[in-house]
Amino acid sequence: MTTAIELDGVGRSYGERAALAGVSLTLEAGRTLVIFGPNGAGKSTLLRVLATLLRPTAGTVRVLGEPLPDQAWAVRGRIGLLGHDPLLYRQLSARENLRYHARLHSVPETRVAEMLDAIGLARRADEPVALLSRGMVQRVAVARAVLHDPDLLLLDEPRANLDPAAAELLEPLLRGTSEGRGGRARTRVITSHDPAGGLAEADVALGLRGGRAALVAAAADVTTAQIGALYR
Ligand SMILES: Nc1ncnc2c1ncn2[C@@H]1O[C@H](COP(=O)(O)OP(=O)(O)OP(=O)(O)O)[C@@H](O)[C@H]1O
Repeated sequence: MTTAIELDGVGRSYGERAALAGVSLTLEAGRTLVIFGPNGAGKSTLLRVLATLLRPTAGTVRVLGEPLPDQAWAVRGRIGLLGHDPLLYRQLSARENLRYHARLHSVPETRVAEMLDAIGLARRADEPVALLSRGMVQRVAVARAVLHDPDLLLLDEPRANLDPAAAELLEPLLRGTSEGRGGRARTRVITSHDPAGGLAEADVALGLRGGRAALVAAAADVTTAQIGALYR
């Protein structure tokens, strides 16, 4: 089995403030890692490091077999990021945003219409994103993150702003099982504030507190009470 993510003593500081410190873990390809932790614990910072958007200030990071930041260019196209910021052009429509992204990644344009159907937004696809509701924007952001069928999908609270029907509709996109990808395993990293739901969909759990790894364990061995303790 190949290793998708290897972190060894990873830290990231903003001036004096250590947003991440001494985080080490290994995640095999095709597995899902869930990251828990209170506001400011460093979850988004870690996702941004994995996405090659932020350089670590300590430790070593390997993503999809490549060391970061040196080989960031080699893996960027194989990573999908759904962050707090939807990473969409607000003056462009959902269709235009997805077309632009498709071109960047050399994805056939037919995939854009498929994705608009998959997120239930075909009818509103030609309005500027600025006119869509938060949940609709989140749907487009999910479509953008998975459009190029990334090997590593990074999801920062992916179900934020989604109503239950939308969450169900988007579930196959967020899961991206290997069956749907010709057997190629997709590795996922998900941040969550929902202990039961997060543990249920993950193989490995990371609990961050003050930027440090307070918990790294197989998700099956972790209790919701242990996750709850991170927040006290
Ligand atoms: N650009 C920045 N400059 C300075 N400090 C930052 C910056 N980005 C994040 N931080 C700080 O780093 C720490 C970790 O922030 P981060 O956004 O990673 O937390 P988080 O766990 O994702 O929080 P939340 O649950 O609120 O999204 C916080 O103290 C935050 O204020």
